[in-house]
Amino acid sequence: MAPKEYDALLLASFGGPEGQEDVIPFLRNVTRGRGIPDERLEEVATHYRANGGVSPINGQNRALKAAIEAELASRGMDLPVYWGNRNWEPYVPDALRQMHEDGHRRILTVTTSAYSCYSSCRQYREDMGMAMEKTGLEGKVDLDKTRQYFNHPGFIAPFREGLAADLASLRAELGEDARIHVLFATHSIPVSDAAAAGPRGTAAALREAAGGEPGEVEGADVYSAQHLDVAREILAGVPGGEDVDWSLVYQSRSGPPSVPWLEPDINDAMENLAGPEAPVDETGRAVAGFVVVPLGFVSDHMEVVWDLDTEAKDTAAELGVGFRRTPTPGTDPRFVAGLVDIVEERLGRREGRAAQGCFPAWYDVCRPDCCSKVMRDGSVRPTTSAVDAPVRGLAEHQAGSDGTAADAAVEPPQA
Ligand SMILES: CC1=C(CCC(=O)O)c2cc3nc(cc4[nH]c(cc5[nH]c(cc1n2)c(C)c5CCC(=O)O)c(CCC(=O)O)c4C)C(CCC(=O)O)=C3C
Ligand SMILES: [Fe+2]
Repeated sequence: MAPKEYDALLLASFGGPEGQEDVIPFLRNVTRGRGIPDERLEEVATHYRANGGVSPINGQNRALKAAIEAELASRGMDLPVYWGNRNWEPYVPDALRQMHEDGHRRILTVTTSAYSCYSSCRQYREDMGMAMEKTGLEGKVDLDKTRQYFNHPGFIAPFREGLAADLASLRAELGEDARIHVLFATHSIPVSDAAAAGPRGTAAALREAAGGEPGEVEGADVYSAQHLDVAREILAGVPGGEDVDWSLVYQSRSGPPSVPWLEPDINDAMENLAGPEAPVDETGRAVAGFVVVPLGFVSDHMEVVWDLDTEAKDTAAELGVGFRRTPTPGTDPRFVAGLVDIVEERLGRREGRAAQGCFPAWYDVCRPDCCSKVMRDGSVRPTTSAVDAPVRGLAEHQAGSDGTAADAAVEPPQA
């Protein structure tokens, strides 16, 4: 995409409750119109209740915002950072209104979500599109979004370091010859969301290459293929990583049981790998410990501290095996610098677009039908930051275009 003189950044995230009285209203916001059973909401509420009704995610986003501000300042970049969430205060429309009031017109959004799927790509663009409509700022500000950064070296490096450290510490505990299995954990999503992840056409190509259907064969969809590739990239940077047993597993499933989601669930996988029925390897060793790498997540929020540090850890204890959970990128300086590098790319101040693994740097502007989803009531929500986004920004407005694909200046991802 042609460089633009962005004048402010919007850090967009999921949001979370700040006290007991926020928990249920927050969960209603998250699940509005999505058929999550009440029992599941009650269960998830207990995770927040146990933590005083407070999600760790808001504190982590305040810290990330401060770290991005510091990195921008250290590079002499004068770009104020605002913060807006999908599901809790401060909400995206309020942040957008404030940015406009403060005189900003060309806004670049950075999200706390690394991969391609409805929840982590399009839903953020919907938040932005709906905020443009709600605030009446369509045609008055540009609201663009940075590329998905799953394969950026700044995202991968902290996982490599964490895995190397946890492998070493688990080996020290269990012995050098102990059999350790690495579980790369990400959020499960409906199989239909996985099948629609990424731009139109990419999924079909991956399905063909993988020789199967999404949900049946790993890598037959953009979401799992991106995760598998990042897992390999993490391992490639870890001493002895090429000899380690590993698998990609899924967590935090919700939705009605009748709807298929990506599997295996992390706890089932642990049971299968280290339970009484589990096969021993060629030297007769059973799995003695797990290192869990939460490669699907940016910070140690509730999905990490509950589903991994509480539930998966309990599963390991029941199985009588060792357990480590590596840190997420959080405010790791390499991650923060990587995000600011991506911002500099969009300002046209950087040569090249860093990416590692088999995928090129992802699209600055989403391609047609990217991470598409038809709502349960049959509606399709407005989005920004895509060639086929119906919500027009300042640039399209000034150019007198109708904001359709033919008018948008887009380039394919470049390696
Ligand atoms: C792919 C993905 C990410 C990773 C990418 C990213 O980070 O964006 C993610 C992150 C998060 N998910 C979070 C929390 C929740 N997700 C839910 C529900 C869902 N997530 C989904 C997907 C994802 N979710 C889906 C397909 C659903 C069901 C349908 C729906 O409702 O969209 C529900 C409802 C109850 C339940 O769990 O069933 C909650 C409470 C929090 C906040 C944690 C905190 O507070 O610290 C975070 C960061
Ligand atoms: Fe979620």
